[in-house]
Amino acid sequence: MSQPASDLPGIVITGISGRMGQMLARTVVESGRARLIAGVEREGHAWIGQDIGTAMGGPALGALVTDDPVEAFARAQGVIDFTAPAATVAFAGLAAQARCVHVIGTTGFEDSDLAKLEAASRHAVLVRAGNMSLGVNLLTRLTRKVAEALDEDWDIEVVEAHHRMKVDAPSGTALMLGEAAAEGRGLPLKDLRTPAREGITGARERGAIGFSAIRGGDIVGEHDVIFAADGERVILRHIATDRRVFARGALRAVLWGQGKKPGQYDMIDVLGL
Ligand SMILES: NC(=O)C1=CN([C@@H]2O[C@H](COP(=O)(O)OP(=O)(O)OC[C@H]3O[C@@H](n4cnc5c(N)ncnc54)[C@H](O)[C@@H]3O)[C@@H](O)[C@H]2O)C=CC1
Ligand SMILES: O=C(O)C1=N[C@H](C(=O)O)C[C@H](O)C1
Repeated sequence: MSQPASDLPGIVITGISGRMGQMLARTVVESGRARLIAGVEREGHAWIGQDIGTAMGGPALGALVTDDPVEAFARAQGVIDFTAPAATVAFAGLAAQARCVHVIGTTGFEDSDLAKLEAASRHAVLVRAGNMSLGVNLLTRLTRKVAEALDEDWDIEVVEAHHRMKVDAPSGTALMLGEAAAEGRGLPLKDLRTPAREGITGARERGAIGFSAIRGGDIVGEHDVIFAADGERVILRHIATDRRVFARGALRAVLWGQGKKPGQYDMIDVLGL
């Protein structure tokens, strides 16, 4: 891997040592369409001060890992952020001050976090999606269409599976798919979502949308939207086998966002779906 010396957009990756952080670093550098200028990690992290490339076990890239996002963002045109909700909310304020395009892949936000992201997006471009892959974003479109076409005789369930290290449930993708199904039914997801089931739950409520989560091994990300009626079932499925699909989407988003008006966008906007 080597970096082009040019006027390509400078990108900072937060959570650089993470599963997605490392995949994003490779994707940005290999693309030749952007320059990786810094990686951000938590204070005290073992990678701070090291070259990103050597910290990842490869050749040097001429970009360092830092715990100072303010200084790094000041030199950047874009920030790609797959970290954790509290970190992302803080980065959103800093990215907006630096007028960087902030691409957010982080999942697991509370409503109060989302309000803070919305506030940051008044000053800068923010692109956020619980899943950045082309396949899942296409699946949200299909899910909405199928939910529109099938009436409440068809029960909707979203089932997701992820690796053992995932900390949030349901996944961001499952919620995107649930929202798409609810849109198809003409109501907000909060009105249709069934709480996680355990014990004597009673029979299923007509029109409800249910969620189930499996955690194990190294599963990258699998999602089924099940439409179940008496005597038949329709299942829409996406299987990710490589995190590169998320990183490619994030790179596309940060390039797409350059020069756009401040505001909050998603991958449907980026991909034009
Ligand atoms: N939208 C999408 O397409 C995708 C979203 N994700 C989401 O991205 C997030 C990260 O996933 P992974 O990479 O698997 O997790 P990970 O745990 O491997 O990486 C997270 C990284 O963020 C760093 N971090 C946490 N707080 C920080 C802070 N305050 N400052 C700097 N760095 C900080 C951690 O040290 C770690 O290196 C999760 O919320 C996950 O659900 C993951 C894959 C695809
Ligand atoms: O944590 C992960 O790994 C993933 N998180 C995202 C989610 O919550 O949906 C996207 C992808 O499924 C992988």
